[in-house]
Amino acid sequence: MPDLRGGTRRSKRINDNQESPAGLAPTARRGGAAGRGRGRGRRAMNQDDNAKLVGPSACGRGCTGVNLPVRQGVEKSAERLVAVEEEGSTSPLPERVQLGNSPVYKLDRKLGKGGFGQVYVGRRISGGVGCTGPDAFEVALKLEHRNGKGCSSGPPYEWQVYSTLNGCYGLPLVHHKGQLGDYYILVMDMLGPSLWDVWNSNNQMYEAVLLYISLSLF
Ligand SMILES: Nc1ncnc2c1ncn2[C@@H]1O[C@H](COP(=O)(O)OP(=O)(O)OP(=O)(O)O)[C@@H](O)[C@H]1O
Repeated sequence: MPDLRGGTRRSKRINDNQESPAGLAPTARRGGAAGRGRGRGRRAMNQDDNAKLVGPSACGRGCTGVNLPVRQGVEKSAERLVAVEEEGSTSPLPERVQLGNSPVYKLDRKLGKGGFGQVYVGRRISGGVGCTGPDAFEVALKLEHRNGKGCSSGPPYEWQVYSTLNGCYGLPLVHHKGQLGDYYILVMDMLGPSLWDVWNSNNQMYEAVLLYISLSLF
């Protein structure tokens, strides 16, 4: 979810000692940016579908407000964050994701990485219709390690934000959420390229902006 959280953009994950469940395997880091049309506007948090994950009390609509002090307190521990960064680099990602009664998604290319997690394309292994919605062929999977800085009190703090802002224009619809192995995972609509992506990939726009700036200055 773009620009909801400030601060560092490093992923802080640790490789804890718990055995990886079957179906988890090291996943190659892949680059790439979102390239599809964005499904913006409403979001629907399908909280009841995520049996293994989190109850409404943890991040559902019943939550009261956003617990900013918790996050800020965690972010102050710089040394701990560095350790998490280093240790987390080898933590295995699930090859396939299914949360509750969600479709089964195969982890595909990496879309990006934020301060609290990383986002991959999830491609349905069967079925799927359209680019957005709960039946979409591709979704965005945001993974946060359960020992990451955003999960010190359980499910990611960001889940509260998604629930609180549910329905706001510009946010992806969240269809499922839950825990798989060591990761808390959000299944949401794929967004299109950010302004930064467009800036970097579209020479015409780059030139147009330069021209605009030149005309404005002179
Ligand atoms: N639904 C999505 N569809 C497509 N790409 C996404 C989606 N969500 C995130 N991304 C990509 O993944 C990157 C990381 O997203 P993430 O939400 O983890 O962090 P952020 O919000 O950009 O930063 P931070 O969490 O540090 O504030 C984004 O910058 C964006 O490029």
